[in-house]
Amino acid sequence: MAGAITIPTTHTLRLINPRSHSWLLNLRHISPPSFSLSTATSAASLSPAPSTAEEEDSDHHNSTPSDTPPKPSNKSAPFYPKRGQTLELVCDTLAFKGKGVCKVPETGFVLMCDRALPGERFLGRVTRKRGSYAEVAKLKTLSPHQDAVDAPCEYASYCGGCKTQSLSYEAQIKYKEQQVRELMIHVGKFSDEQPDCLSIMKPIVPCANQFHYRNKMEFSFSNRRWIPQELWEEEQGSGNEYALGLHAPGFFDKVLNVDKCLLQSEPGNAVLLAVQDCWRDESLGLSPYNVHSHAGFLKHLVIRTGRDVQTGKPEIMVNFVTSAYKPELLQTLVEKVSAITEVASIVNNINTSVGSTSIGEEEHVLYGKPIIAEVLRGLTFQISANSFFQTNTQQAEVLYELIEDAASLKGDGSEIVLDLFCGTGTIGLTLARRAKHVYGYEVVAQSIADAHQNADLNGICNATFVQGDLNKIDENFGKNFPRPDVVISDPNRPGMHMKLIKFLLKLKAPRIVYVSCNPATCARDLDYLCHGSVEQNIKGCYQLKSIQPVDMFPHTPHIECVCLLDLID
Ligand SMILES: C[S@@+](CC[C@H](N)C(=O)[O-])C[C@H]1O[C@@H](n2cnc3c(N)ncnc32)[C@H](O)[C@@H]1O
Repeated sequence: MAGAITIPTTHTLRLINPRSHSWLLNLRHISPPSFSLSTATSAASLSPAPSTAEEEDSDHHNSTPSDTPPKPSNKSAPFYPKRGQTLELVCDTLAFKGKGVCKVPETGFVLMCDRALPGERFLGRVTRKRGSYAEVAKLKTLSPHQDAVDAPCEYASYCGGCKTQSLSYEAQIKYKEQQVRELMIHVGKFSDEQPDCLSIMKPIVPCANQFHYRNKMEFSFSNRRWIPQELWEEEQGSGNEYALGLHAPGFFDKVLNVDKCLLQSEPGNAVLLAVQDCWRDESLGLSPYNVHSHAGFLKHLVIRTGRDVQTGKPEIMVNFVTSAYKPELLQTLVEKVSAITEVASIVNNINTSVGSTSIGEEEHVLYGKPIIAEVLRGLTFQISANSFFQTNTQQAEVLYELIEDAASLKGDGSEIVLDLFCGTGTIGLTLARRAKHVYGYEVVAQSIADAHQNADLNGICNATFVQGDLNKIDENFGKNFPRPDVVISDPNRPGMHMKLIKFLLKLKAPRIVYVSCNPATCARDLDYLCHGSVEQNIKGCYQLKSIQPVDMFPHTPHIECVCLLDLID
């Protein structure tokens, strides 16, 4: 039968329900880690393989959304729904990237829909066919999802930031936990029939603060304001084309104007409002950057919240990212923003590139100090405009405690820690207090400089941080540090490169703590480390001892995991 689901014979897992998990089979085709950063497996490439010309049949190829959705067609039910077809669907569960998983009632064919929530009945139009599933755009909710709550944010139904705000928090974390479990079974090939499976999969750690938890928000200025369809009538003729806010989902050039974001701190919102109140004033001569013509001055407003280490009170850094250095143009904004008590630093990053990054080629301090600080696990960290720092400080405390527990250093100062993807050294430095020496590796030079500074600031002398690309290691890697007792690996979303996996399998450190912000690539890498791979010519030598999901970002699809691996003797 066309589209029948088959399980690869090398696959030892028990299939829970082939129909409801067919999208997961695509994740088995995650390409092995690639050989350069630019082509490294990204979150996007984790999605099932791009559709072939055959699958992307030409029917409705150029169909555009119409105002009134066509009636659902329930005639014959071919296995593959057609592109442009409208279907009545019920969302079963949430999958990676927070997409709702639904099935064509007659055939069980799997459809993925952004913003569909479990239990919700809705009309959806098929927008794209993929290998063994299709994507659907939600047209209209027919009956709401179970566990529905009123989203407190006025932008929640169309802002790209929070996709699940109208789902109760208990339900959000339940689905996150479920996703990790399914990825570990289907991609990682860890059988759910193992007697000790329940003790390996720990219940997700919820986030105590479900709002105001982000310590960094990046807003963009734009000359193209995005108005969601439901507000078209209301906003018609308002004549206001400028926006400061968050990118509209799927548009690099359109921005949803926001006056408040419930994920950032209250003082952060005071800054946003102060800027919103005056930046459009024509007498100031300010213009938003136009990503098409590359004209315009204001690019981004980045607001970071840290802490005054003396008083424990919040302190704010405001970063205006502009296309040129013209401090006189920013004078009024600086006056308004610096009047907010918590603002301790205002900097101006000059970014002359045509790209959308907020990192400047030069930085000028316009008010106060050039850095702010934050305290994590009793250590003080300096935060500059462009340095990496965990974006949810309170939950990072919880995460780092879990990492420390998993590393379980003896505390007698005899052990060596290798901190891979160390960023500004935060994990390594928290472990250094109980270790003999920490060796950290990281690709971003500025982060390494910050790590050294953070070590000095906290009087830590037993940590060495080295800049290097862990995707490009050669046979010399490992010669500059002793064999570690514990490896911490905290890669970004693409996960670990095959060269690094091979290195770790050869290194045979007694313990690996794998910290991941992408459970799909995490499951793939754990599979390599534990089960090996005939294709990659590697033999696994680790046993998975525990997987601890942590919710760092409520209302978003992101899931963090701390996984503990022990060397098999
Ligand atoms: C998820 S962050 C973890 C940072 C740090 N462990 C922490 O908790 O703050 C991942 C880090 O990996 C770094 N990174 C990404 N690709 C890398 C590569 N190919 N080689 C070395 N470091 C890399 C990023 O710059 C980033 O600092």
